[in-house]
Amino acid sequence: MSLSDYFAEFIATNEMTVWSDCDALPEVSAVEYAPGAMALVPRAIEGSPEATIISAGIHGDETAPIELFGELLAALDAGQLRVGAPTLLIMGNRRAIAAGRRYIDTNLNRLFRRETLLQDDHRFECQRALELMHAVDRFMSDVVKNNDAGSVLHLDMHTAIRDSRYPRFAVEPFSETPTPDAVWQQLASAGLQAGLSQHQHSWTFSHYTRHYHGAQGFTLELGRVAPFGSNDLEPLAPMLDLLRARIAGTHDSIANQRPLVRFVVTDEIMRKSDDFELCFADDIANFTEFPPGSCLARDGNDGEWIVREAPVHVVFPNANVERGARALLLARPLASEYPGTQ
Ligand SMILES: O=C(O)CCC(=O)N[C@@H](CCC(=O)O)C(=O)O
Ligand SMILES: [Zn+2]
Repeated sequence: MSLSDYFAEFIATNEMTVWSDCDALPEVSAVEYAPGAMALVPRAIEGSPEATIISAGIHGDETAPIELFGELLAALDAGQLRVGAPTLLIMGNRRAIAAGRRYIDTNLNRLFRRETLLQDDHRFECQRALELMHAVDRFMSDVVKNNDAGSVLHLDMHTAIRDSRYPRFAVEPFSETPTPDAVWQQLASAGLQAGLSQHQHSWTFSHYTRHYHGAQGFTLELGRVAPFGSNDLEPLAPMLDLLRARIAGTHDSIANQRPLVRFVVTDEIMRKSDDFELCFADDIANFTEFPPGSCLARDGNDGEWIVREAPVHVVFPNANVERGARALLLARPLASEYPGTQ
């Protein structure tokens, strides 16, 4: 069975496949850790190549990452891309992808918290989060033998609901340990234009790999949500190059030529009540700046949110989130960007 057929079958059925071997990849041991979570490990590893976790489709309507993922599978199946480093390929929310929706029962990308996620919560995404956490745990325990956990890169690929002043940007989950410059440089070389650092735990998938495993987890926003077949993959060519290089274990050779602008989250506004609205037009771009005195949101519980002393940039505004969920992030430019990126 080819990898492309495997993931197509997973989306269609959600079955655990009896996966003996992949004809197209004789030099690779392919192990299915969960439905739609396939680890590829070269049978003969030279040195300690850095491992990578590549995930797409955590939100089912974010199709460009799923198309990029498909390009990787096709290249692997055709023998045009060789696996030179341990790689975990994950397709996220099968039912939401099939339905063309962000999620079925609840937002999968808020559930990756060991301490609170319950085995007997039968909402679709809760069960899927458990499977994905288990798959990552197994991959980390298998590959960490040969890798320093801090060198494992997790790229969780998404697209944003709205336009952005920086169409491609990375969200760095909160962590006590700063991301090494070399990792930011890899992201910059992949065409990422901005980096947004979270100020607190957010329990997303990329936060899971960072918080519980010490990996370099990132959520990547790769343009804007569009239906399958309507994505312009051209601006994502450098991203595809990075993914290919990580799988091949050759990413060191990527030269950084592009700038990456850094922001830090300073606050988040939650939707506390049903009576919640944003004070600005629905179609503003991510990273739009609001001066002091601007109204950002009105909530039946919390009242009005007004910008205080310094301007803020708003990211991911969405008045239609579930009650108790994040409705927007407020960010400020980071004073010191890493050297050589501006
Ligand atoms: O455009 C939007 O409003 C949402 C796009 C998206 O799915 N973003 C991720 C970001 C995760 C993070 O904060 O690391 C999400 O909301 O899950
Ligand atoms: Zn998303």
